[in-house]
Amino acid sequence: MLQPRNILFRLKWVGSRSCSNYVSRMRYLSRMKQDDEVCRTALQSGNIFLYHQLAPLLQRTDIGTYQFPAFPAEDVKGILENLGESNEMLWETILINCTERNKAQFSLDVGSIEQAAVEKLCGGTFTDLRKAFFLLRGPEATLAARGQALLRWHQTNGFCSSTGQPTQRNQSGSQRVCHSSGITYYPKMSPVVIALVSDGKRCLLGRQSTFPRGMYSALAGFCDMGETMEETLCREIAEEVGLEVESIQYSGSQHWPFPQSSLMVACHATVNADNTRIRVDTVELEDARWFSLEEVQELLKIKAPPRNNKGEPPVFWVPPRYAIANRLIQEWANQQQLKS
Ligand SMILES: NC(=O)C1=CN([C@@H]2O[C@H](COP(=O)(O)OP(=O)(O)OC[C@H]3O[C@@H](n4cnc5c(N)ncnc54)[C@H](O)[C@@H]3O)[C@@H](O)[C@H]2O)C=CC1
Ligand SMILES: [Mg+2]
Repeated sequence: MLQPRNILFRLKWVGSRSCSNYVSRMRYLSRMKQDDEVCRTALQSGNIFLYHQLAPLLQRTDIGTYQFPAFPAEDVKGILENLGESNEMLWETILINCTERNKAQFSLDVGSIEQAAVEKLCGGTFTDLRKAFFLLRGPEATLAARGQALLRWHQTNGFCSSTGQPTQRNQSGSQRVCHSSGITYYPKMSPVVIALVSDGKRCLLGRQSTFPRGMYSALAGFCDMGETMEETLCREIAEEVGLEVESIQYSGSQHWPFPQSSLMVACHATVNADNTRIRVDTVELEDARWFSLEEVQELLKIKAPPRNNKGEPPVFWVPPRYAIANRLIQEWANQQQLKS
């Protein structure tokens, strides 16, 4: 296989942060992960995000927007007491982050309690995460996804795959241990590479048959064991559309909670302009095609899934802003515009 000739990594975003506070915050988080007692103390004055069977609780604000409310641990205690539940449930919280002011943030799934009763007490609605992603602002959506991913991991890793014995979590939820085999399990993510392929003038978008009607996206694929990110990218493009990648440019990454946790590594990839004939692997993709800058600009104007009436040809659209695919497509359009 042809190796990419030009692999350019650019770290574009490292976040805006006050350095000293950032360091102390990360060290505090690390202590909470390592020391159960530190975590228990932090929980007493921490904030808790609520989920019901992995759906985060959202509140509608006075101006019609949505927020992902954090409840002080004391309030959650009150809610549990009010509903006749034991306070012990508080210890099931999972540490997800801490605020700029070093307040620990946790997620808790109250799926064993009647949903409507919690919603009434909390003044919110448990909302499917995919829908929540449309309703929340960026940082809140990221937090909701992170909390859900950790809760899901704990719900599905209760047993050791070697001995079949139950595993025990630490207080923060950063790991589970099988005391019978001594194996420690850590929350798992699958690395995925997502690439927007260009021939210099057009970009290539594809769709899987399971995508919502009319949606086209950048091509993505899971890393095979032992592969580098670049190898995955070249292999996936070859497999899915029969093209050979010549150069790769790193763009950014994103934790993606659907259907299980993935770390999406996003790149721009270029193929030779003289060899652009697409040969779609129809097992993986339903369709793939080249789009011009003008077409892409039209796709980017569509902000929400369009009404695609049955019988009528579908309106094409691309993943929404929260998906890293959208960012790749936006970046490509901006670069092309600068060129023209
Ligand atoms: N955030 C974003 O902008 C986007 C995210 N994605 C995500 O990227 C991921 C990968 O894209 P696909 O084209 O579906 O991958 P893919 O091209 O590797 O095909 C999926 C198939 O790979 C196999 N596979 C190998 N390792 C796997 C693993 N660790 N987990 C699950 N399946 C594995 C399975 O047979 C599965 O059906 C999907 O989860 C999708 O949700 C895809 C497009 C946009
Ligand atoms: Mg794929």
